Amino acid sequence: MAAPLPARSRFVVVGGGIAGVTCAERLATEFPSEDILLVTASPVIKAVTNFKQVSKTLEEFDVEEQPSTMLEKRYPNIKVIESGVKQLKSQEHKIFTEDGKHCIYEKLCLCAGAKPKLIFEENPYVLGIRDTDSAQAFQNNLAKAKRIAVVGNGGIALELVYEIEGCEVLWAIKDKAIGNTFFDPGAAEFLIPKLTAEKLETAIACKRTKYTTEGSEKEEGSVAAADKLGTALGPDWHEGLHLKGTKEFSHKVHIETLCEIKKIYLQQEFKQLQKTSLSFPKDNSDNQNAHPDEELWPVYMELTNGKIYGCDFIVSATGVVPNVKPFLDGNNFALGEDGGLKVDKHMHSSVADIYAAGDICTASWEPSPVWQQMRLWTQARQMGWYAAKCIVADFLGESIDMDFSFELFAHVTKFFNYKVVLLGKYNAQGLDLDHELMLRCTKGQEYVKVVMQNGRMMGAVLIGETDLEETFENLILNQMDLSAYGEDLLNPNVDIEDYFD
Ligand SMILES: Cc1cc2nc3c(=O)[nH]c(=O)nc-3n(C[C@H](O)[C@H](O)[C@H](O)COP(=O)(O)OP(=O)(O)OC[C@H]3O[C@@H](n4cnc5c(N)ncnc54)[C@H](O)[C@@H]3O)c2cc1C
Ligand SMILES: NC(=O)C1=CN([C@@H]2O[C@H](COP(=O)(O)OP(=O)(O)OC[C@H]3O[C@@H](n4cnc5c(N)ncnc54)[C@H](O)[C@@H]3O)[C@@H](O)[C@H]2O)C=CC1
Repeated sequence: MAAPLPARSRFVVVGGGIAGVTCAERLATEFPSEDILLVTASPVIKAVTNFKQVSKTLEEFDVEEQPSTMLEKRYPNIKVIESGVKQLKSQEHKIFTEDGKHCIYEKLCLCAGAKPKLIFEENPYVLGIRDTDSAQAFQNNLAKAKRIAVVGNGGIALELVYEIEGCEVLWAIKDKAIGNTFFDPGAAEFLIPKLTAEKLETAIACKRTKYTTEGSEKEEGSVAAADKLGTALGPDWHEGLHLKGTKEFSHKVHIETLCEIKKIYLQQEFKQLQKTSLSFPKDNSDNQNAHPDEELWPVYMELTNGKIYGCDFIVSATGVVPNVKPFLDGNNFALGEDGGLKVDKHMHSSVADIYAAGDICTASWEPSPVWQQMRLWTQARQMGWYAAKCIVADFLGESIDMDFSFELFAHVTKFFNYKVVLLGKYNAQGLDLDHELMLRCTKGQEYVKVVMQNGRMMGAVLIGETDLEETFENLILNQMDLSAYGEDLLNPNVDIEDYFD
């Protein structure tokens, strides 16, 4: 039987994703004689395992989806309540759960994550991917599909278009080049051949979570999953899934650039319109290949470039919105432009005794010149950890310095089966126009880009096994004047590590 909500708990954390669990674990370690209450809407929690600090700021870890009892076993002073918080009365220091019960807190950390920001949210043929249930719904629908559309140009879209097999994929992006949240057009150009190549190579062994979604049932009648509040998926989420459509080919991706979806029609509506939809183009460069489509589809998308395509369903991979709604009513939270709870350099929100960490928050301190917030797994862990540290310091009346992990933006991931490392202002974000780019590229092997300003390295994109991440991390962190090295900085015949390590 589920444990009842205690009437009061000194430390309460809301959310069982990486941010919330890391925060609760840290609090439990710091205050072994206190009960730490973790209230989460999801039946499983996300635990970080095998954490490894690869360099000063780059980190690697596995993520396991576990029943909450495992967390309680590891930390006997953590009590997990499986329930959504539906209201917060900050003046009374009370949270209310779905069953109307409440708990009084002294310090509260909100880590309720984010939700997919779907286009045409109400349309039953538009789905998003966030958690295990939505990934399952996607897999089930894909198994019956001949053609789907993917909208959006960030992390999820990049992963999907590469992984999906046996199904035509129409990829509609607002930008000129693929992967705008991570790459510049040069890097996109380097990656494109991988989209058309057969997937012969075996995946790089990557020690991260594999998500399996066996056993869950999909609802009839719509392609979208039920609106539940699961934890966000993360690295390699697709590896436990079978992302295959009904056809026998490997990749078939057509990219429509510089456009958005203007309108979506269901089959009946489309028939009445008497407009023409296009067949799947044979290649990306030749628009003359686009013939009228003879086939009837469940749903049609009309793009802002005037083209109409039919498909089985549409994936909206168009970013996330912080999940703040249950906490706003009657509470005077300052919100960031992206809708997150603004937090200061101590992860404290604008409301007394309330902290926030992970996807739900908007970092509103003056950041280091080479750090920016992105809603990522690593930042959720770092913020959860640091928020707990700040809560402890606040409780004990101690002062605290900003955590080192916020000195430099560092993200390691994998796209199109290449290792990808992003450092600092990797896309020259927010830099004045006087910055310069240096490039080194070997087709099919590696792509190295550094962003320089006044002779200093400000950021880097490293695709492939470049082995440069630690050296470049140091160069960005110590802001050494590199003017004297000129282009030699990227000369593969110069052993750069010897100079700088
Ligand atoms: C498909 C996909 C792939 C991704 N891949 C990567 C990747 O490769 N690398 C990377 O760094 N990041 C990746 N991310 C992003 C990463 O997963 C998130 O940034 C990170 O998991 C956010 O963690 P969080 O703890 O802030 O939020 P979440 O994981 O969303 O957790 C929020 C928690 O709050 C609970 N909750 C919500 N509302 C309430 C409520 N009212 N009351 C109680 N509990 C509530 C939820 O049940 C959940 O447990 C990916 C995301 C997706 C969707
Ligand atoms: N390997 C990794 O690091 C991965 C990270 N993630 C993270 O998970 C979260 C969710 O991923 P995504 O949904 O891909 O978000 P994202 O923020 O990475 O990308 C959103 C994309 O949608 C586009 N977009 C926004 N509104 C649009 C509209 N109306 N029409 C067309 N395009 C629109 C944006 O230009 C952007 O390309 C993000 O925080 C992302 O960073 C996801 C997958 C992999």
